[in-house]
Amino acid sequence: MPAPTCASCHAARAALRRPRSGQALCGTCFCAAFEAEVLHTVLAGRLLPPGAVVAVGASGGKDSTVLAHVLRELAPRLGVSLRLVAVDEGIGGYRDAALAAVQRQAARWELPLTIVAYADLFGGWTMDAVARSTAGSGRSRACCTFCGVLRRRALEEGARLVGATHIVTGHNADDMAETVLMNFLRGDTGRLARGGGLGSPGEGGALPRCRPLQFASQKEVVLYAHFRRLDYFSEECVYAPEAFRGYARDLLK
Ligand SMILES: Nc1ncnc2c1ncn2[C@@H]1O[C@H](COP(=O)(O)OP(=O)(O)OP(=O)(O)O)[C@@H](O)[C@H]1O
Repeated sequence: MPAPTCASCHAARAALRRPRSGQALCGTCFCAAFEAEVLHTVLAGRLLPPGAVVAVGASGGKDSTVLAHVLRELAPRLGVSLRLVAVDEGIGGYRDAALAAVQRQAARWELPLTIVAYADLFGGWTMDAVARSTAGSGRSRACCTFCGVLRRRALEEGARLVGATHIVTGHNADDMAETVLMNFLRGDTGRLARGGGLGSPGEGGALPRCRPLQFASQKEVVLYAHFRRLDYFSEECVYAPEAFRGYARDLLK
């Protein structure tokens, strides 16, 4: 049976049925709708004012790759300028390959890239060194928690280094749902009460942060990357199997 006609342009053949709405769309109309929804998230939430210098947390993974690409498309309409900031956690056999993907993106999209390393910021400590020192201590499962705290700090330092006024990260709707479930399972009522917003306004002198993809499902992020033929790094961090987040993700699925 031939594919139906695209429900938006009524000209091309549909290439997908949108997970979000069930609409049959061609690749071009899907990507345009996806970008329009991110634009709406940014404008309706007043996340990035005109003139903002935006540091994109660039990990080389699908979410931040899609985020950087979409914001680059939207930048002239938003009146913002972009900088890529990548954090090198010092994870052998993982981060080097991911950083190579970020370097290719920066070159292709002509965006300035700055890399900040845990080793330089935290007295020589890398994530591999943290993992070695916690191995067998009962705290090894907490590796990802330590890393999350250090990365937040490193991203802030990197963003300040490039003169950014705002930080954006690629968290998508699935990430947000996992976080809610994790906080629920831990009984962390404080985080549950604080979560759910579009980001943080920059309390305590920190730069404002937001997540423009937080209403986009992981499936749609992957579809966007596919139709735009984006080059990204898709392997999981070597420490991820230990993380509590994986448990929440499995439950959610
Ligand atoms: N090493 C890094 N350097 C810069 N930003 C990072 C780094 N790691 C994560 N981030 C930022 O935090 C967001 C969430 O990262 P996390 O690893 O939790 O999720 P993810 O869903 O695998 O994201 P991605 O697909 O972009 O790697 C990323 O989208 C990115 O914006």
